[in-house]
Amino acid sequence: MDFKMKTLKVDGIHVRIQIWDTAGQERYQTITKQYYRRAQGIFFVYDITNALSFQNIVKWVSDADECAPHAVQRILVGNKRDEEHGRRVATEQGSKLAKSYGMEFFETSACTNYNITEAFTRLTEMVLQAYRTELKSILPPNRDEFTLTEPAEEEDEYDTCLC
Ligand SMILES: Nc1nc2c(ncn2[C@@H]2O[C@H](COP(=O)(O)OP(=O)(O)OP(=O)(O)O)[C@@H](O)[C@H]2O)c(=O)[nH]1
Repeated sequence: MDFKMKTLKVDGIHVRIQIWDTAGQERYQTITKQYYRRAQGIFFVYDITNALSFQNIVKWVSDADECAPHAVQRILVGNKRDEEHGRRVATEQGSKLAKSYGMEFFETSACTNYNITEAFTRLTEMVLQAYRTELKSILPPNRDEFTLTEPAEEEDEYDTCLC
C-alpha cells in the first residue's frame, strides 16, 4: 500500500489530499477493502494495454460498492495512454463502462503526465462538491475561500514512473 500527500488548489481552496494506492493483487483484497471505508474519492485504474485489467474493474467497483461510504466519488481511469501501439482496450469501451456506472472517465499516462493533474483536480472538485455541507460548517464566517491546510513547502510529486 503506497501513501502520498499532495496539495492541490481547487476552486480557490488549498486542499491537501491523501492518496492511497491499493494493491491490485487478489491476495490483498481483504486489506484493500478496509481502505475503502474512509475513502471520499476513488480512481478505478486499468491499463489500456491489458484487457484483463479492464475486466477486473467490475470486481473493484463491486468491492467499493460494498465497503465505501455512500457519498464516495468515483472516476474510471485508463492508464498507459503513451502505449498506443499496445492498446487492447478502446477509448470507447472505457467511456462506455464509465457511463454505465455514472462515472467520469479519463485516459492518462503516468509516464508522460498526460491528464494526471486533470484527473486529480476533477476528483477533488467532486469530493468538495459532495462534502460541501460539511465543509461549510467548518468555514470561518466572511470567508469566500478557506485554506484547509497551508500548502507544504515541498512535497513529493506523483510517483516517478520508471518506464
Ligand atoms: N508506459 C507506461 N508504463 C506505466 C505507466 N504507469 C505505470 N507504468 C508501469 O507499469 C508497471 C506497473 O506499475 P505499478 O504502478 O506497479 O502498477 P500497479 O497497478 O500499482 O500494480 P500493483 O502494485 O500490482 O497494484 C510499472 O513498470 C510502471 O513503470 C504509464 O502511464 N505508462
